[in-house]
Amino acid sequence: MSSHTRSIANETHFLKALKPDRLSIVLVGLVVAYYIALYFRQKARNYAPGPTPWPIVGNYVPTEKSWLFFHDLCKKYGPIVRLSLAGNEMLILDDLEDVEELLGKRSSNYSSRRQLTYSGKYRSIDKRLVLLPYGPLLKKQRAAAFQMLNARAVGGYEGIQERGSIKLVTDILKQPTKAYISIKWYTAETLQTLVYAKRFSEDGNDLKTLLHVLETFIQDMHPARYPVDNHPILDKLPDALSPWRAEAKEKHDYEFTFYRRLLREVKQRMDNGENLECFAARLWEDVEKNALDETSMAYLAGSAFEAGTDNTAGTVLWALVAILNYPETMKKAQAEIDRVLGKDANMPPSFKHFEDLTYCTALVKEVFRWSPVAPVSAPHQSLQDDVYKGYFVPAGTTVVPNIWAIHHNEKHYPEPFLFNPERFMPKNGEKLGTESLNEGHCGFGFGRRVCPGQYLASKSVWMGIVTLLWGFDILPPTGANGKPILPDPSAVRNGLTAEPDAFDVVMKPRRAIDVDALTQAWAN
Ligand code: HEM
Repeated sequence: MSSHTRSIANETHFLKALKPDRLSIVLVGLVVAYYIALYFRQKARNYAPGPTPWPIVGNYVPTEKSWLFFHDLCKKYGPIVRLSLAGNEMLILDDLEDVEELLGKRSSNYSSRRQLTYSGKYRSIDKRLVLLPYGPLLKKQRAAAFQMLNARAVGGYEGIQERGSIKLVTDILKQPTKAYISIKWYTAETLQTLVYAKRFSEDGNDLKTLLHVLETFIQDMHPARYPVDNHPILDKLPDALSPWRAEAKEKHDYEFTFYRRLLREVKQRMDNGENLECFAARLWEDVEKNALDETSMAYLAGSAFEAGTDNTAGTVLWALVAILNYPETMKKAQAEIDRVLGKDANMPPSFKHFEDLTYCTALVKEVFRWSPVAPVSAPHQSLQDDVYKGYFVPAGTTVVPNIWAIHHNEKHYPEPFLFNPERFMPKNGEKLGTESLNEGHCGFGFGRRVCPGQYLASKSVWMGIVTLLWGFDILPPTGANGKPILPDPSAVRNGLTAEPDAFDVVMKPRRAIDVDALTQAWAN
């Protein structure tokens, strides 16, 4: 017998000798040894404090209102908390100073994203800007987005935003019970005009498709939603045992078909001789300079469309929730609007009134602070090992800046749960420019991943809210007991972003509005 045959015989003998119970003991022993080794390795490194992870699965993280869960942990362990999701390191930051240091000053290390198998690899085939890791494709996509969305370029879109807000008023006048969909229409159509140079058709089919994409995407990108995102080994299982894979691919087919159609329509119109001023046209013109393939272009244009619609509409909806709970702020803003435009103004405010509507601007900024629509931003990921305040932060750590907690920190915002626009009123009566909308809060994220659409977004939010205040008294419905039914500011839709839960609102016209004249203005 050769030595090789002998060793196989020995192994077989050894395995036979292991009865199932002995095998279990060996396996358990290995797991215990692994965790003891892990424990000592981690002891040797000084990790940030946090709850002890469970074997294999690690710490629990809820998919609902995770910002409140994270903040509670920080109250217990301190402003920097370490969690482990099945071996994936997570650092929760509760304080602005730490976020500014890591995601701002050290942004060369903290600007990547965790690679999600479900929503990144299969659903977005690694092309969706918000999920891209730090690298060449991200830089190309951000550079192309910057061309369209930088503060100067955005100055040229004011007419589109103003026309959109006129339509918002007329839509609500025609269908006062459908304010929710009118607001979504307003933000999405502004984006669609900028990105694809087209408005929605009457049936709103493209809006419905977009909202359907968004509804599932904001849930899918939560890092705790799919087990495969924390146990990548599950991706090795065959399709028969991984029904989630087919589901993710189906979502990809649905959204990609939609985004590619919109992109190709623009190309078709350009080929037909139309001179189009929009982001997609710019992408086609600069196709060589940008070096982006058609799939990347479709996802990039689609990203601007989707990211802009949901967060912008969500913020306008939060303004309604705030106003319903704090009606005195509505009265003050309306008094300012009437003073600046005149009581009988028959057209809504435009950006030329911006500097004089200081209280309205303070109110909009307070909405961004009071209820950030992206309460945990989009988590960043580190590329290399780092040490911060003596804590070891290994490469690949997911860093979660808790924007909600920062915005509710008494140190920076006294009585933080109060909706109080006065906190943003300039002390010496100075006039504010539109860029001030993005200052004094961190609703648009941080460092090299800061929201590229922030200048456009804040102006759309301002325009939407100020127009609604000009046209309507925003009132709560009355319950059977004669008391007003107020929306609960803590009730949110499930997902990584936070839109208010459905609520009822009465939009009562506060002036005689000539719908025909407004419709005419919108159509031009
Ligand atoms: C009120 C509206 C909006 C809010 C509150 C908001 C907020 C945010 C936040 C917090 C992030 C993550 C930043 C980070 O990782 O540090 C983000 C990313 C992003 N936003 Fe916005 N956003 C808004 C509107 C828009 C608009 C209008 C557009 C496009 C036209 C847009 C495009 C994007 C894109 C493409 C990303 C991903 C950037 C990246 O991963 O590098 N957003 N936004």
